[in-house]
Amino acid sequence: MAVYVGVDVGTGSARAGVFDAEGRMLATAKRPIAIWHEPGDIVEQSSADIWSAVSAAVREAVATSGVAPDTVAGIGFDATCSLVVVNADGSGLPVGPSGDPARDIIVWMDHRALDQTRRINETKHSVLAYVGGQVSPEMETPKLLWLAERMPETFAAAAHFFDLSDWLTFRATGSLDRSVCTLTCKWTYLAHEKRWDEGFFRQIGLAALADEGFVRIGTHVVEPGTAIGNGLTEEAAAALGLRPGTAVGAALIDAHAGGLGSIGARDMEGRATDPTRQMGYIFGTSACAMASTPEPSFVPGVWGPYYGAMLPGLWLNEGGQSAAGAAIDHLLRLHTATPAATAEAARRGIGLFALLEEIIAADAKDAEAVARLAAGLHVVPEFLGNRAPNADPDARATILGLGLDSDIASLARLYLAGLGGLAYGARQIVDALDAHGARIETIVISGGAGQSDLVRRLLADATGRAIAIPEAAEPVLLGAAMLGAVAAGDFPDTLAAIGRMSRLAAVFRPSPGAAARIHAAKYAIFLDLQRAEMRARARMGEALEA
Ligand SMILES: Nc1ncnc2c1ncn2[C@@H]1O[C@H](COP(=O)(O)OP(=O)(O)O)[C@@H](O)[C@H]1O
Ligand SMILES: O=C(CO)[C@H](O)[C@H](O)COP(=O)(O)O
Repeated sequence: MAVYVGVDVGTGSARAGVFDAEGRMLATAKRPIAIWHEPGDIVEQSSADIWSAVSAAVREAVATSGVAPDTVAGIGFDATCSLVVVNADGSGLPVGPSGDPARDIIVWMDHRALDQTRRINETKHSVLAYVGGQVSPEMETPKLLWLAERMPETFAAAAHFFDLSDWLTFRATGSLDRSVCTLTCKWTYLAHEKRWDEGFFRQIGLAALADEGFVRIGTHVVEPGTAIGNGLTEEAAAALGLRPGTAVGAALIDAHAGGLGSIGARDMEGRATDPTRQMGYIFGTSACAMASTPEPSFVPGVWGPYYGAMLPGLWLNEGGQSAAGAAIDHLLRLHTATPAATAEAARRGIGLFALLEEIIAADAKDAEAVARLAAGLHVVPEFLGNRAPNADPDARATILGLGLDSDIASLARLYLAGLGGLAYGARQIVDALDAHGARIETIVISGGAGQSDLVRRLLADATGRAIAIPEAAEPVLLGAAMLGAVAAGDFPDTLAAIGRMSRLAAVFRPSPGAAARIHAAKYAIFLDLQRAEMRARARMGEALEA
């Protein structure tokens, strides 16, 4: 029996899963990863730390699965779209003020390059049409410009700049191949023309990269799942506990692996579903909304269109919310009842979210009651800006309707209102996609927070769309494992892997009647609050400049 390993490096942890050719997960394991936050919107990680977390997770998952390590036919990697900077020998270079070479990763959520982002966008270069009209500070191009301007020694000394998932395949195989997914979505590579745009790099201040023929950011660009190098090197195989030469698939960004592991899955009757009628919603630290179209769709403020970045032959638009699970975590930290609720949850041996969901379920027996429970409390949870469709990294969160309540029941209402705010943000993205030619019928949910039934039901009711649940408990890991299966030669491409390895398990339909009416009103208020926050910022900007 052939088995495959999928590795997913999220913001908070590295996970590994072992899957068979039907997509059944035989075992999984997880390790935390270190993260440093500093003033100035600086967020950094360490490639060495991530590799040791990945190695430990793979070894444990394979051991728990009971399969012989040499029956693993292929391994695939996905990761957050963070920037890794390394020397010729593969060791890290410092990327921030700490000067610590162990901190060699600028994390996707790091917003240090806001000024560089603004200047790049002011060029209005035609390349920007393929990233939603403007680059985001979460992409790699502004981060590279920040390094060139603010840490020229690191920029000059670097032998390679990688997206984290490409770094993982480099670490595993020694190959400098880059995935078309990472370069197209985060580095302004034009996949539909198979080229970098030299003029763009010269105009924005990164002529050095063009002068050297883009060798440090990638010249050999391959489709996700392409077998790269000669498979695992001896050293990487020893670290992961696998056979040297095990096939390694070109990688995907984590959200895209979630899309691969869930979009286009067979429905409950075993029929193939249409990937262009589905939007993947990968709800973890951030939330990523992935929509595929046969023709390019230019949606202002929504990243893309990216050719072949997730599914072969299809264009991808990627909307999202920069802080999703992170916004809920932060919202809960602001409430005075959280320490008591956390202690109560620990005493009962359950998680804080489970406790809050129990309180909500006890208070609200149906969709209308759930909608009423948070009717007076409105949250626009944009603590880290609006990624889409406003492409407004400076936006900040708004809460309307707070009273003096400080008990656990009011914490549960705040949690519910925060989840509602994320769902309305998702609705705004789907509406923007549909207004520009997408035909989304179903949202397929995955990611850590996507495993909660409350989240699933609320998302259906608040967006007014059907929410489909993949059968796989870990669709992101499954997507990564599919890359290994394709690299092993067991499927001709990722679409074929989807056809055999993934299925939907259930569909939540939106509740009609009063619940829909309450959510429609709350959505309108969400949009009002978003506009009010923008106006407030503009007004204060004028006052501060006067
Ligand atoms: N039931 C839930 N409701 C809201 N947020 C949740 C829930 N379960 C998990 N989360 C949030 O999801 C995030 C973790 O999701 P995960 O997919 O593991 O993240 P990542 O891949 O970014 O490391 C955390 O921010 C966590 O607080
Ligand atoms: O930008 C992204 C995908 O394009 C992701 O949001 C980013 O990589 C973080 O992912 P996660 O929420 O899983 O930690």
